[in-house]
Amino acid sequence: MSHTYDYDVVFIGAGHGAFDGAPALTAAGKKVAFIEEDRVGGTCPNWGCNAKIILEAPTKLLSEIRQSDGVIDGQAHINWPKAMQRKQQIIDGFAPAIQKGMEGAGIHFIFGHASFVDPHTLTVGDKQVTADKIVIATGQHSHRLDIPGKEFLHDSKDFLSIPEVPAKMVIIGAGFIGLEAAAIMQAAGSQVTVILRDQQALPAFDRSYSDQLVKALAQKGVLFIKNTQVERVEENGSSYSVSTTTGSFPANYILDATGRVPNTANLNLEQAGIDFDQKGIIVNDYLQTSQENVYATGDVLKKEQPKLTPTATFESQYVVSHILGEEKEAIHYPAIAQTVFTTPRLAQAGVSIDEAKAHPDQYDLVEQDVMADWYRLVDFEKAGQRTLIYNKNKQLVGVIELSDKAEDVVNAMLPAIEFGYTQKQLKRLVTIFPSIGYSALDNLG
Ligand SMILES: Cc1cc2nc3c(=O)[nH]c(=O)nc-3n(C[C@H](O)[C@H](O)[C@H](O)COP(=O)(O)OP(=O)(O)OC[C@H]3O[C@@H](n4cnc5c(N)ncnc54)[C@H](O)[C@@H]3O)c2cc1C
Ligand SMILES: NC(=O)c1ccc[n+]([C@@H]2O[C@H](COP(=O)([O-])OP(=O)(O)OC[C@H]3O[C@@H](n4cnc5c(N)ncnc54)[C@H](O)[C@@H]3O)[C@@H](O)[C@H]2O)c1
Repeated sequence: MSHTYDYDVVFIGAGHGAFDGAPALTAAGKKVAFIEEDRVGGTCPNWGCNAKIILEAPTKLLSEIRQSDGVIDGQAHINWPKAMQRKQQIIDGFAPAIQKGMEGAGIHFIFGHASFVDPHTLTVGDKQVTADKIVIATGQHSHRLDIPGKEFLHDSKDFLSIPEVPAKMVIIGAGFIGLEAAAIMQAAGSQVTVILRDQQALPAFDRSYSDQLVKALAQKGVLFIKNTQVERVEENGSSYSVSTTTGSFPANYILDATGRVPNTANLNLEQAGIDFDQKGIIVNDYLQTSQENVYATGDVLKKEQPKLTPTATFESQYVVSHILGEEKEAIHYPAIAQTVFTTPRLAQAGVSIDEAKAHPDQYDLVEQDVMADWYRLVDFEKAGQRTLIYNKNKQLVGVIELSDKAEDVVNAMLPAIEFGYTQKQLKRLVTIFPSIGYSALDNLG
């Protein structure tokens, strides 16, 4: 270590953008600290992926029971307070476990809000911390609509601790968070209305597939109001009225799910000469900011790739390898799989349908009815569709699927996409039968 600094590497933020890579630094003899102003672990374990999937699990189970054509009979329903208590019990363990693991790896924790003095110096409260390299891994926070009555709106963090099932819920925004929340609360017994400012939900996915997901959720009872701007919210005794360009909607709970904003404010980035814009911190191909000793990882980055936990993990590990000199090449992102955890799920990876259709000389599309596979009957699935995208060498380069098991299918197909498996190589995979992995790969042969 250079003796002029307190640390070799300091991470601002203790989420996946930090903790997945950092232990390799201390293992290589570097002195490392995390500065965290809230809960260790950041969004994903505390108020993101993990919290969400624990609350979603009972809704998936309920859906299977309801689809079982009476094989499982009787009235099942979700006991929401118990579901919430269970979620909290599991979540409570994550932050201490991550902190213990990091401290065990020799990483120091400094609690408080970090901001830059210069590219090597941070303030945390009344302390100054210096480092040879700094990694900004500050993530994002919820965008909040600026409308009259905005104080009655809740964000995803509030929602993931919602104490009871509201009789009527209005969700503004039909992205990942809006649709996942809609699916959970509809299954839990709420009458859910989702307000879209335009026509399409989930712009990150192919339009025909996102439309099918909206249709599937609508069939379960979610009301979708399209091409509508929310104008204001008023309190009406113990409930609310959401006024929009297409009328008013009553609600007992309103979720503002209009996107997420990178945490770049209050970091004093201008003073340190670090460039950013409203989409995040600007980096080069090595994830270095305009100050080359300062890197950025995870959701706070301005990037084309989806802002997801595994992307943050990949970047955290890349930056650490670059700092250690083990990785000298520019970051080369793999195919990134993503899913919307509704029932049914919508999942995809690799080349998109739009891209494939734009280059018919390079790609072929194959449509598949998921229900053509008998195995889908086992867990009472009723419908599903998949599109496979092949290059002209008959190698899989992309997939999108809408079904109850779409995330497992896409994960199973991901190695074929990433490593360009040939038909001959695929035939050497002797997988477990019957299983979703078998089915997924069998469909490629
Ligand atoms: C409701 C929800 C559900 C999600 N579900 C999924 C999912 O199912 N799958 C998936 O892959 N992704 C999901 N995501 C996205 C995922 O949570 C993020 O991609 C991931 O957490 C990004 O990690 P990160 O380390 O970049 O940021 P974060 O996890 O947000 O961590 C940033 C940390 O920095 C701290 N911090 C910020 N500023 C400062 C400062 N100045 N000083 C000190 N500390 C600071 C914050 O307190 C925070 O702990 C979800 C997100 C949300 C909101
Ligand atoms: N399953 C997952 O992996 C998962 C789950 C949740 C969140 N995430 C991550 O978190 C990110 C944020 O999720 P999100 O749902 O908040 O964002 P999003 O970008 O997916 O969706 C935001 C939605 O709000 C709408 N919107 C934006 N401004 C609006 C306005 N003024 N009025 C009405 N509607 C408006 C957009 O049209 C869009 O439909 C995701 O992009 C994803 O990276 C991932």
